[in-house]
Amino acid sequence: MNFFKLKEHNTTVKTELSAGFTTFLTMMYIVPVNGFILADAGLPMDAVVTATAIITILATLFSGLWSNTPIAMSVGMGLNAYFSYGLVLGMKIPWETALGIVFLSGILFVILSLTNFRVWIMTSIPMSLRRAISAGIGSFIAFIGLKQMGMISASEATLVTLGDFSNSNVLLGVLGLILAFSFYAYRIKGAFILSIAITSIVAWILGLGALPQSVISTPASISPIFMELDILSAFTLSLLPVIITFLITDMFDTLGTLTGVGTRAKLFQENNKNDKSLQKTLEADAIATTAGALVGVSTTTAFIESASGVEEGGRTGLTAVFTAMFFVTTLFMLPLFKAIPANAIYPVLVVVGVLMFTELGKINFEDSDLATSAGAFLIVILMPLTFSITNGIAAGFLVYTIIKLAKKEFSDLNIGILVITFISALAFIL
Ligand SMILES: Nc1nc2[nH]cnc2c(=O)[nH]1
Repeated sequence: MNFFKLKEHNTTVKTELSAGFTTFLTMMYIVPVNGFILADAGLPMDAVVTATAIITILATLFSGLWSNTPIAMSVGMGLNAYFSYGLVLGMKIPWETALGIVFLSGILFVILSLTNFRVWIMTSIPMSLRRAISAGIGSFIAFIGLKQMGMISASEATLVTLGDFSNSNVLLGVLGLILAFSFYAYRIKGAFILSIAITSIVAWILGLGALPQSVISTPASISPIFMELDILSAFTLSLLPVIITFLITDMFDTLGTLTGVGTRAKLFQENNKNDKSLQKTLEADAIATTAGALVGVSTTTAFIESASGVEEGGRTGLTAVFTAMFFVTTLFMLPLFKAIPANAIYPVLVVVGVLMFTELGKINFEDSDLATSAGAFLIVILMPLTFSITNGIAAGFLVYTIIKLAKKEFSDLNIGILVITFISALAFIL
C-alpha cells in the first residue's frame, strides 16, 4: 500500500476503510436525490440514477488515485437544482443544451486548472463575495425545496405565501424535515439517507406512496442521456453569463471545500513545492465535470461530505477508493430509489441549504464597506427571488463595482472583478 503512502500519513487500511464507508453513508443520498432533481427537468430518472452512480464512482476513484486525497466527488447540489429549475424549467433551455453549458464550463475549468488561477482567485476575488455565493445558493436550494414540498406556494397578492399544511404530502415533508434536521443535529452518519428511508416507510404505511416492486435490479441503461449534450446550442453569447456562473460556482466551491476539508486534515502542504495534491484534486474536479456532462449529469464537484471521512481518520486516496467501491452498490438500488416519495427527498434540499448558508456568518458585515455588504446582500437575496444563481452573482458584482467606482476606490478593483462585472452586465442586457 505504499502507493497511498499510508505510513507517512499516519493511517492504516482499516482506518481508511472505515473513513471511506463513513463518507459513502453521508453522501449516498445524492444518487436518489439527483435522480429526482434532474428528472424534474425531463431527463429519465432511471438513466440519471445510473449516470450519477457511475460518475460518482469514476470521479471519486480518479480523485483518490490521481491526487491521493480522501476527497469524494459527485454531482453537486445547488448547480443540479439550478440546472433543472432555473435553466430547463425557468429559462426553457432544453436539457441537452443545459448539458452543453455544463460541458463548456468544465472545459474552461480544465484549462484554468492547468494555470495558476488558484492564486489569482485567492488574491483578486473578494472572499466575502465568494462566501456570499455559497450562502446565496443555500438560500436558493432551500427555497426550491420548500416550494417543491408545497410548504410555500404562489400568491397573486404577495408572490409567495405559506403552503397548505392540511395537505398530507406537505405534512410528510414536515416529518422528513424534522428527521433530517434532528439526525444531522446528532451528527448521525448517513443522517440524510436515514431520514429519507424513515419518511418513505411512513409514507408507504400510510398509503402516500407505492411500495417498491423489488429491492434490487440490474442498472438501467444510460443511453437516453449519454452523449446527448448539445454543445453548439450552448455556445452562444446570450448563454455566456450562465456558462460563467457554472464555471465560477464550481471553481469557488471546490476551492472552498478543499481548503475547508484540507485544513482539518492537513492534507495540502501548500508550502511544500513537491506537494501537488491540491492542484491535482482541482484537475480531477474539472475533468469530472466535463466527463459528467458527457455521461448526462450536471456539474460534478468535490463534496463537502468528504469531511466526515476525514473526521474518521481518512487521510489518503485509499479512503476515496473505498468510498467509490461502496458506491457500486447504488447501481443496483433503482427499485428502492424509485419508490421514494418526492416529499421524502425535498427536505434534504432545505437542510443542505441551511448548511451552505452558514458561510454567511464568516462575512464580517460590521467592518465591511458598503460595496461588500450590498454586493453580498444582493447575491444572497436575488438568487431565490429571481430563481437564478446567475442573476444573483451578476447583481452582486455589478453593485460592488459601481460603488467602488463611485467612491473612486480604484485600487480595490482588478481585472478579475472587472471581467466578472462585464459578463454580469451581459446577463441583464442579453
Ligand atoms: N462542496 C459541495 N459539497 C456538496 N455536497 C452536496 N452538494 C455539494 C456541492 O455542490 N458542493
